Amino acid sequence: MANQEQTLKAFAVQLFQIDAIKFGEFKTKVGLMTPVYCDLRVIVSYPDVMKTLANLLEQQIKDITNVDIICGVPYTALPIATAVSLNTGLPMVMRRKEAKDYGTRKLIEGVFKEGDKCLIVEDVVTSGSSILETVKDLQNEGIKCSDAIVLLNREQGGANILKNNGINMHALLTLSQLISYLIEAKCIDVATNEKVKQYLAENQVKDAVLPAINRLKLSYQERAKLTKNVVAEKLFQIMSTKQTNLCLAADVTVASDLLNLAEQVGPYICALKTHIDIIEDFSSNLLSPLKEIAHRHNFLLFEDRKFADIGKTVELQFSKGIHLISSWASLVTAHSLLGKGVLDGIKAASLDSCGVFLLAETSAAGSLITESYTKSTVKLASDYPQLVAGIVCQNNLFLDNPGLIQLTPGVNINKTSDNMGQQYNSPEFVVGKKGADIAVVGRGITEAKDPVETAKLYRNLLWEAYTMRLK
Ligand SMILES: O=c1ccn([C@@H]2O[C@H](COP(=O)(O)O)[C@@H](O)[C@H]2O)c(=O)[nH]1
Repeated sequence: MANQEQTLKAFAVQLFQIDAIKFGEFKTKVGLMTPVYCDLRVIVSYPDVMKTLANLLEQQIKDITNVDIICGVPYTALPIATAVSLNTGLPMVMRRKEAKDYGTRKLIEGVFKEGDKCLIVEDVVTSGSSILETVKDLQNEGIKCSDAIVLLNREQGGANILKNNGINMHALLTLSQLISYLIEAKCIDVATNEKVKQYLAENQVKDAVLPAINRLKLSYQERAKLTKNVVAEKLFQIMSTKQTNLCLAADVTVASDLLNLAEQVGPYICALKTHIDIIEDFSSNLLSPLKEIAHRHNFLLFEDRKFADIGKTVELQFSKGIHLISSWASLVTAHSLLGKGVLDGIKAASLDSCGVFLLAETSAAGSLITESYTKSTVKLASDYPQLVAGIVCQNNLFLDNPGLIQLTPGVNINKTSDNMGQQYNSPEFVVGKKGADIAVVGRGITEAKDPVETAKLYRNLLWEAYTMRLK
């Protein structure tokens, strides 16, 4: 132990000698002045210092149990993590700061499996936000993170912030400890220590500022892991596997036409949206073949019922009557007009699980929906993450919530409106400019000369718009 402390003291002096730690007046990234500056990027140029660091961190890791893999916070800690991996034999994974725009778009490179426990390696911690960004990407891959080893804790609140986010920080050195070693070695004087102490007291960080998530830059595959609604997760997976973000509005009035359409267009869609009450010859005999086709072609059945009543009535409308919606539709739409009751009603009648799309805006000209109604609807959706799959809207209303799906109707490549107030936009516009994750196309396909070829065309245009937006 005494030996370990001697090594640590010598290491602190080495850091000072190679200018990895400097004292004076420095401007930080955000323009504030600091009396102490840590630049551990220089370490890579000193293999002996790197070796000592790897040995010291190896000792530290011995106290942390069940580690499967390690991951350095990009970029400064990447070589440190590599050295630790070589020393300990623990396999390493690497986090990309940005996904590549070709190939797999993976953010975590290397070999790992879901449930692996990952130890984070970092050089210096101020607020802990860089560690939390790395943790977030690892957790999105199903990797567990509960510990981080760091070279230097600047003692500005990072340890607490990390603790509040479920991460135990194990620091080789605190700034005070480092300073006391440097005073002992006569590298700096007591006055410098006083300045640093005052700076630390006046510059405590309360919250780590994490960069806002932009759902438009995340793939459907990545977002499948971020949604709390199981149907939305399935929908994201279907979209990703079938490479389609097309939902067909199958607004036909004869049961056999509905089945034919579902059979023919099924391979190109992620969901088939129905208005089951417009089927003139409806009988419950329609439901089994419809479900079978949906299963075979891997798309979801989506009843656009637009529920809008008190909870108890919605519960009955969803599960009773001749249409028995809850028995076959995994997705339904609802208005938020009557508040949370509508969601409670759907929840009460959900057999297995259900995904609700709340209507926050419409494609209809002259809609009475106001901006504040739209906002309150999005808020209601985020209060029910396990039930709400997404929002029906025309604009990008929830950039920072990647778990919710934006469903946009009113898409047509040949028309800009119909004669009853419906308004249309192009696939490129709704996905590329307005944030739609899924576009609903009805008559653009059902009234086309060749609905199957037209569905393929819409599917390709919509998918292309989605892949372009990821770039
Ligand atoms: O704001 C909304 C909400 C729902 N819809 C539904 O989408 C389809 C659109 O059909 P088209 O033939 O492509 O016009 C239809 O089922 C509507 O009920 C919508 O259009 N706008």
